Amino acid sequence: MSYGPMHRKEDARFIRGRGNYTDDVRLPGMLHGAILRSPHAHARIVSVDTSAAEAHPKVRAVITGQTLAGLNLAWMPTLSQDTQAVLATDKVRFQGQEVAFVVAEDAYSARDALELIDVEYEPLDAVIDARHALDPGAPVIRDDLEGRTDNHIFDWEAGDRARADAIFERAEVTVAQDMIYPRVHPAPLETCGALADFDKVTGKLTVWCPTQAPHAHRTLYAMVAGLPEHKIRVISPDIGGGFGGKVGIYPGYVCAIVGSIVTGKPVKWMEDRSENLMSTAFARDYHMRGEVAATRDGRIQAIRVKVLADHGAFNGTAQPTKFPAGFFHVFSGSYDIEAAHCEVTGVYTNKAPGGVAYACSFRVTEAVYLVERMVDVLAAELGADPAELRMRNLLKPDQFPYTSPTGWEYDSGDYPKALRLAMDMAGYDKLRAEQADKRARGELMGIGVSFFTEAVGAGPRKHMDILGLGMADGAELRVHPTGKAVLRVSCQSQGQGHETTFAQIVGQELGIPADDVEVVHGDTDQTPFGLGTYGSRSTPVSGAAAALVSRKVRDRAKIVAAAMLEASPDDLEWADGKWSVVGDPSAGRSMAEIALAAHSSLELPEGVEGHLDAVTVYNPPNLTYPFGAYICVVDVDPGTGQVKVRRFVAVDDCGVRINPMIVEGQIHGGLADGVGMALMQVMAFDEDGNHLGASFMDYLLPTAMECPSWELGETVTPSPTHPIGAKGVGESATVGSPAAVVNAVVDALGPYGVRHADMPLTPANVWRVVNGDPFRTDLAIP
Ligand code: PCD
Ligand SMILES: [Cu+]
Repeated sequence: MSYGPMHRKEDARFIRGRGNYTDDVRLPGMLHGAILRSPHAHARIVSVDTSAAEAHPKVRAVITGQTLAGLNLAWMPTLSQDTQAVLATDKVRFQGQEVAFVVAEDAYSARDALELIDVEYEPLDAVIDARHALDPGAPVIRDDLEGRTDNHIFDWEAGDRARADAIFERAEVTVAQDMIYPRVHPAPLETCGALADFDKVTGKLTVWCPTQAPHAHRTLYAMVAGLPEHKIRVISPDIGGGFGGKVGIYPGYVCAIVGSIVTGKPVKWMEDRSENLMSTAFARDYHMRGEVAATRDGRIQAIRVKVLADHGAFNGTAQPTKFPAGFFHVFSGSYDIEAAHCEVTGVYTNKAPGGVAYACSFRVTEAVYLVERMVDVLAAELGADPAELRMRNLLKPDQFPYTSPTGWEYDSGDYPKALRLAMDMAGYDKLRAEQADKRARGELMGIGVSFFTEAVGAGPRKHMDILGLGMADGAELRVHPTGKAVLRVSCQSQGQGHETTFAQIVGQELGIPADDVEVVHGDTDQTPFGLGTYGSRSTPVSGAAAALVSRKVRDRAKIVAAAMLEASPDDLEWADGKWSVVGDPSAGRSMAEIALAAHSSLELPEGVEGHLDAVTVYNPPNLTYPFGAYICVVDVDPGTGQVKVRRFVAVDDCGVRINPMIVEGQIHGGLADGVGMALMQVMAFDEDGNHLGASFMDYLLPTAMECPSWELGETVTPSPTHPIGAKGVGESATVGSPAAVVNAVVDALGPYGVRHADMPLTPANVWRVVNGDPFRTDLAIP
């Protein structure tokens, strides 16, 4: 009843410029903060002289690492159980690192005063290329950690090495390929920032910031700063895009809080674009080597992977605690493979920390890219068609639930159906014929296929947590006497449209219009605890909580309806949005009627409270496993190296779609992101660690110009564990599309003997290949 393509409720304010973002919040007497950042990638701090800045007539406070050290706040814990400097005390470890914080009467004076701070640095050699981080004699970045003599962070493995090795030893065919998933940045339109207001009288701290996880932030502030949790309120107002970059706590947030405590005034800090690109969380930066073993007739038997993970100067990757490489486990892809093994080694380098799940649900993007490139490398080796090779190896519907070689249980799917549909929509055979014609004329056309399975909706408490916090989500539902409802949830959308889809879930369950349901989120004082929005977990976890809390309300309504109908609850059935006596639907009672009766003088049975409100906490039994089949068609100009994405067919299966229009919007956005990563986005550094992508002139984002008109298809395999059968979808397209684009470009370059090319496939890079120069794989260092 309430599912379907409904316009987004939130758009009424967004398209009229009435959104309320962190920077829109203004408090009386508010002061402004600015951060002094390191010009060096690696340097010892000899001295910091703040006297001239303090003398600036509009400056109210200057905070340094030393000030914070006195409060025991110079270092903070990261999401990966490492520590990160809030303001540097001993050394700076990446260009753009936070060194000092100025609080002034206005934002301009704060910026001006930064120039008055005199920092003496003693530059040190920097480690920029992760492949040299473990060289003997490499500068030790984290000498703050006791006993550290190298830049090694962790080794992690998954799968069965012995089984995989045994298959490789006797395999008819093996292929191997090195590849880089370059460092990229979520680059949301709204940058990060915070407004902190510490009330000395009540002892209450209120922090406005665009966080994807308001409750987790509050708990962490309480744990780290020792403030009582009930005296902290985190408000996450409208967010202008998050994409994983707004999950963690940034030094600037802590500085704003300290600034407010020190000055006794509200302090706002908003970063600019360059600060956002240089210092907030990056994503990917995986150097991977994949190997596949197969039979001569194209049966994939085993896959092995080695990864060198560049984590930057502090290990701040965001993912469930037990998984240093996130959910990289899914690197065996969507195929029926006998054995799989991977090893991941994490290292420190002199780059910004992060490692966020930028539209990727915890390293799933890297895993999917790897396996989908490897299948194409194998196809090239065997002379097989990449779509047919995939079809041959995809898991079959009767294999679900399927336990992968790394021990994950894929919940459901009909993979061949999705790939068949994509091939039909694309006109696959015709495209191949067209390509052959064009090749004969010397024109470069490429067709790229990719198939992905994602693991989203973190997660079952027994398997995962973040810093000890279980990943279950609460929901509260109130029904007013007139039958209008208010749903309170812990997640917070950054543009995904929860105010609409979550209202649709409740509307569907209660038989009331979605417009009669208000969704409250993003304010810890107003919502139940839960871990937030990322890893496409809102629908799988909070969405499930919303459905279940609605069912609780419906069950309470049943008892009231029974009293109204003078029947036994056992004789009632729920049909057409009403409770009615079995066999007599005409006398049914709607939720609005029941709600009014619940608050009236109607005599209720013993023990029934006079309202319908309910609360719940949902602990997901498993993740959800959306999947999809993508086909990309490109034309490459051999004269300029320019890649034109001519067509893109995307068949997605995210189970039951609550709002197909929002789902399609999510897919459009993700596809654009994928084209961007494949063709233009990269965070590059020079050998001294200077950041080469600190503005949108250098860090390129895709626009409508680079995107074709997307052709979307769908199949629906409901999740067997989710109460409404929905699976997450927010990140699917970003996960699945880069491989399709790269596969298409490599396919186009087939006549040049190219088997692999690293992202981003910029005109310059493609031109080099066409002109016989070796393709450069070390793009992190131009
Ligand atoms: N089946 C289904 C599913 C889903 N849906 C819808 O859709 C959406 C989404 O969802 P999901 O999948 O659940 O997701 P979420 O959780 O909500 O979200 C998250 C995601 O989301 C995406 N998308 C987006 N959009 C926008 N606009 N913005 C942003 O920022 C963003 N981000 C991105 C990301 S990156 Mo991470 O954070 O990296 O981890 S993660 C992520 C929402 O509204 C929902 O409800 C429906 O309807 N149906
Ligand atoms: Cu939300």
